[in-house]
Amino acid sequence: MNDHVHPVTLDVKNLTVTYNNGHTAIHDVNFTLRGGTICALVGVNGSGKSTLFKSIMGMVKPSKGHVALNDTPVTATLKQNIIAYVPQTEEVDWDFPVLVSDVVMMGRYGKMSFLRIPSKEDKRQVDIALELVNLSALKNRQIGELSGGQKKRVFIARAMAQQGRVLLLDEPFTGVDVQTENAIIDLLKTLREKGHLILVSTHNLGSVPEFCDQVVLFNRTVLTYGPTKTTFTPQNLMQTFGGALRYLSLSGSQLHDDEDSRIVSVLTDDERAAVFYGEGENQPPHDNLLIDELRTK
Ligand SMILES: Nc1ncnc2c1ncn2[C@@H]1O[C@H](COP(=O)(O)OP(=O)(O)OP(=O)(O)O)[C@@H](O)[C@H]1O
Repeated sequence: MNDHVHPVTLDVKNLTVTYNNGHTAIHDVNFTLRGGTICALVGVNGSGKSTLFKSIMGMVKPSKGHVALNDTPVTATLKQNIIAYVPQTEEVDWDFPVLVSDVVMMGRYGKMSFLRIPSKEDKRQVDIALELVNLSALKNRQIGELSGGQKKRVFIARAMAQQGRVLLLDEPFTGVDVQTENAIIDLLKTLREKGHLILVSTHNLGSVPEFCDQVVLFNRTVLTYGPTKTTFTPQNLMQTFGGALRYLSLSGSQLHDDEDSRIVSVLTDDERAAVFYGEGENQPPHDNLLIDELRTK
């Protein structure tokens, strides 16, 4: 875990996923990312981010296109355990009776024989991973007894123990406190320095410029992607979140949605005002109040 890794290139080409019920969740997705990068995957709920993660993992079969790691189809690399995945908390069955250390040990399965008897090294890596996310004290607790943020950290530890060169994190900051979020961000930055490729979906837009060097703006397909500086612009965000921002403009003096307020907090004052009032619309009575409220967020 302390060593630098040989960076990989992740290529997503014309990727389309149609579920068995006939619903096409994502279509014609194209992007390329290289090791030593943290890329944010940003889009509204239901835009297909989890589907994209699962197809990169090889868990969901594309109906068109493909995913490749260093020019090898991802399905052919699965046994090499190159990709580690931190799922959304909702996707996990928390009633399953298993200890925290057992969950983290699952990250080592790919390195064990079929009998799955952990070696000294496996146990050592589990301890290191738990230490990294500051959960050593809870290693013998049942996973279902942990708080939302702690559960998230267990899955990050599992990914660390796997020592994959590509790390996919599906909303790792949901339900975690600021301190934990900062700790996760620091960990990701360290992994980037070591050559890992990290793709992280997040609704916490305020922190994206702080730790992501690339951004993919997504709504069932890639709207745009590239360096954060040139891609994570108010204009592009408005295109990505148009409906949500519009909703705020009609919401009067009351904020309905924390997520939306975070989106707006990355805009400049003028852009914020434009979003709120809309063209040709009367200003709502509590406009200044609303904007002041947002400024303090
Ligand atoms: N197994 C499935 N079968 C059929 N449709 C699915 C399946 N999984 C997801 N979908 C649909 O595909 C679309 C994209 O879902 P997905 O979970 O990938 O989005 P998301 O961007 O991760 O959403 P969220 O941010 O809310 O988690 C949704 O309309 C969803 O209902």
